[in-house]
Amino acid sequence: MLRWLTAGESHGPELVAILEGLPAGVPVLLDDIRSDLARRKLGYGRGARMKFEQDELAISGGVRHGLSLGSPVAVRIGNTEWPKWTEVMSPEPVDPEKLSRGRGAPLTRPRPGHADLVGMQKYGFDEARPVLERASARETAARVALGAVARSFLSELGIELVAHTIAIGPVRVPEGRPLPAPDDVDALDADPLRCFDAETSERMVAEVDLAHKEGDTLGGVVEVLAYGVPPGLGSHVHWDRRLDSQLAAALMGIQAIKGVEVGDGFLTTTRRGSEAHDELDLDDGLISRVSDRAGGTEGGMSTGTVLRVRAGMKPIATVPRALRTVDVASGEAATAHHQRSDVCAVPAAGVVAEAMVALTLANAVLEKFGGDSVAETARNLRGYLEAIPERLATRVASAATVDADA
Ligand SMILES: Cc1cc2nc3c(=O)[nH]c(=O)nc-3n(C[C@H](O)[C@H](O)[C@H](O)COP(=O)(O)O)c2cc1C
Ligand SMILES: C=C(O[C@@H]1CC(C(=O)O)=C[C@@H](OP(=O)(O)O)[C@H]1O)C(=O)O
Repeated sequence: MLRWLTAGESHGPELVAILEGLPAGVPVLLDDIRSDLARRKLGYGRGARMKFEQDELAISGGVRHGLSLGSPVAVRIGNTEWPKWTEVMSPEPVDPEKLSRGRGAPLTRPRPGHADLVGMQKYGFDEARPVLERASARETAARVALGAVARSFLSELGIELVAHTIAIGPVRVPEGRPLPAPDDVDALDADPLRCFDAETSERMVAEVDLAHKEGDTLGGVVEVLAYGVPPGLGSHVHWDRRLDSQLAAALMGIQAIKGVEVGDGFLTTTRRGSEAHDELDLDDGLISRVSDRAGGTEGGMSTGTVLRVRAGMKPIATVPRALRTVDVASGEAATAHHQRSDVCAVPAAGVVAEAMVALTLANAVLEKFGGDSVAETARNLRGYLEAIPERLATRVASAATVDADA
């Protein structure tokens, strides 16, 4: 079983993350993690902080000479903003007088759409700073770092992931457009919105510009694809063992994600049964599916076709044209606290979603195939696939087959 934890506040000294249960022998290179951290900062519409903050990455355990040891992998990501926040976020007591002005001033105008107000009620704070620091999506940098490690493990087993943007506000990639393959990551990263459809991307840029001009913000939809997933991850036997339920929880656990779809998701609900499922056929002696509407799971188990999940992100809640709120110090009507914010963070959310799917799949792989070394996991996976009788065999939709088709 793979377990992971993150700690750290948005303006604290650093984020820390631990991944426990990773087999030995997985390539873990700082440059690979850095590259994913850099991808998380991309995207047209992200705020000023993304331009000046560097993710200072260090590995504190679990890796030697570029390979995992089987012990917990520990990463640290320094917040380069920290020097400006040493007093406001000091772990040591600070003279309250010093915190009464500027950055340290109490945030008593909770922002609608954020954890601010309910966090104050629940944890007994009289201002929002102690809540928003942890609720902030800064924390997703730590998840992306662990996700990069999980992706490396999956890659050793022939499983490759890619995420792309499906919609920004009302602008959406038309149904039926080609799906990106893992090799398309560079092209996606080069696109302002990480969208695979150039014409739609241009319209998305215009939509972000318009929202920005009008002091507003946007949400959207991202899709994560996983190629090379073997059949049989997850299980139909119990609700929390279903792969689709695990993926949904992992994606819903990302800040601002308010909806998850597996495969064609809600679109499927509008179809007749005869048009909704993936019929089976014979292809070169192997069972194949004639369509891929289900998104690679049936009965809570991966089917071996391309895994396809979507996450819907709400518009950024710190709206520049500030929303109405109540100042909880004075009890008076007010406008919400606002310093700076992203106009749209959907492309970044795609990279986070990819990390969460990678962690979820890596856990499901280990649950099914075990292994204390990646070689052992690979051996177990091969043995399992070879043991599937010929009359039941299906083709696994690997990245290699997609590249060959392209
Ligand atoms: C990558 C990413 C970046 C985000 N950036 C911002 C931001 O700049 N401003 C903001 O108000 N919310 C931002 N959010 C969303 C908030 O963190 C989130 O809405 C808030 O913590 C409340 O959680 P909830 O939306 O899940 O209820 C971002 C989310 C993600 C995934
Ligand atoms: C710092 C990151 O994202 C932050 C997520 C975030 C929020 O409310 O979630 C609000 C903004 O923070 P700040 O108000 O300090 O500018 C984003 O910049 C990051 O992604 O690394």
